[in-house]
Amino acid sequence: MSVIKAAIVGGTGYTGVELLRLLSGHPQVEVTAITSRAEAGTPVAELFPSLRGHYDLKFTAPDVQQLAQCDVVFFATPHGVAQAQVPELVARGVRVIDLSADFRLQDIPAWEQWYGQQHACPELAAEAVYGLPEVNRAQIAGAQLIACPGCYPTAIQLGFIPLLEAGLIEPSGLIANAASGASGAGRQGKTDLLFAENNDSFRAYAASGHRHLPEIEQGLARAFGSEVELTFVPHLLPMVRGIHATLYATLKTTADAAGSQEALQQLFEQRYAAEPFVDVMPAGSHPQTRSVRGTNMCRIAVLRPQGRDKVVVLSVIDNLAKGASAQAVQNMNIMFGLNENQGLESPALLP
Ligand SMILES: NC(=O)C1=CN([C@@H]2O[C@H](COP(=O)(O)OP(=O)(O)OC[C@H]3O[C@@H](n4cnc5c(N)ncnc54)[C@H](OP(=O)(O)O)[C@@H]3O)[C@@H](O)[C@H]2O)C=CC1
Ligand SMILES: CC(=O)N[C@@H](CCC(=O)OP(=O)(O)O)C(=O)O
Repeated sequence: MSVIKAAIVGGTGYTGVELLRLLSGHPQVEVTAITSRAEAGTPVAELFPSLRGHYDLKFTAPDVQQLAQCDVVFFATPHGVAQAQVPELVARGVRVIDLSADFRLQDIPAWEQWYGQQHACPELAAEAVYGLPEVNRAQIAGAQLIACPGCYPTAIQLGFIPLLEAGLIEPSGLIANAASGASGAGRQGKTDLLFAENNDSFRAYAASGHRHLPEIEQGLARAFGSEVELTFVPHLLPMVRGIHATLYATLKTTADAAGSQEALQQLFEQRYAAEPFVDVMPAGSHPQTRSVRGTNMCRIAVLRPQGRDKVVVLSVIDNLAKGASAQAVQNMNIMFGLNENQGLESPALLP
């Protein structure tokens, strides 16, 4: 197969530079355009010395004509940007992988309410495929437009899905406590993300409603077959990368033996047996974010403390990798019929 020409819109952000890092090791992809309005004209390797020797490109201002010359365009831009440019690219036959939330929700009024703006192309949102390979692999393979899941939604959905698909837990009263490293908020300077404001401290935020809630509930409802109700409280951890989600659900009284610790372990192992990027840890494990740093892996443990009626799932990912850019590359591999693992095989960086 000939080399895939890729463009990245929003190449100076954290997910953009993570895409550059991952694609530099991908044998079948050549990045031919990378955009930034603020850094147009600056060599990529000057802004990111970690990429010296890997890229000979300069940032350019976004230009749809240039993007349309590529086989695939990644949007690593804030919400609202992709939807202005995607219709023309799709009309010209270019494949698009959007890391923002523009095409994630099927319910457009809900999208407009949570994101505080009017949607520019609801008809394309209806056509977009939600890029969670563990659920939608077949549709991803035939898609022209992928809506990459958000970071919290990836960790939380992968943890709850086996239980909901099996009908073992009550669909209401689901709880997700999740903590993210600060890179989840992007590279733009914000006072409440300064080192001095966060280091040696831990806090929740958006406890009364985070925009990932409708996305997570949409995915969980698909897994269950009807509505679910989730309480989701995100937290900010003073680290750079990683999400740790602790999930709680109540077993149905009808679950019986299917809800035993051994049966739950088996359920998760079977559900993800064929998945290259979900690792169900041995019973009793406590997965750590550092075990997935820089990788496309989601590590999961499931437990039933004291044999009571609650199931607890621990799910960890790297927000910039399985939570964004590496999952975007996994989607690209599936879309182009490549080996799904290509460019994504390195283990985590320790310590
Ligand atoms: N950080 C994370 O962990 C995750 C992020 N995401 C999503 O991915 C997207 C990118 O996130 P992240 O990398 O953190 O963001 P950053 O804020 O770090 O970077 C944003 C990038 O977009 C460019 N940009 C901003 N506005 C525009 C515009 N109007 N037109 C074209 N380019 C623009 C910026 O460059 P310039 O302004 O110079 O053009 C910059 O390169 C967001 O939608 C985010 O929600 C998804 C999952 C996880
Ligand atoms: C720590 C932190 O601030 N995290 C971000 C995660 C957002 C993200 O990246 O998700 P989207 O792709 O949906 O924007 C937040 O809570 O807004």
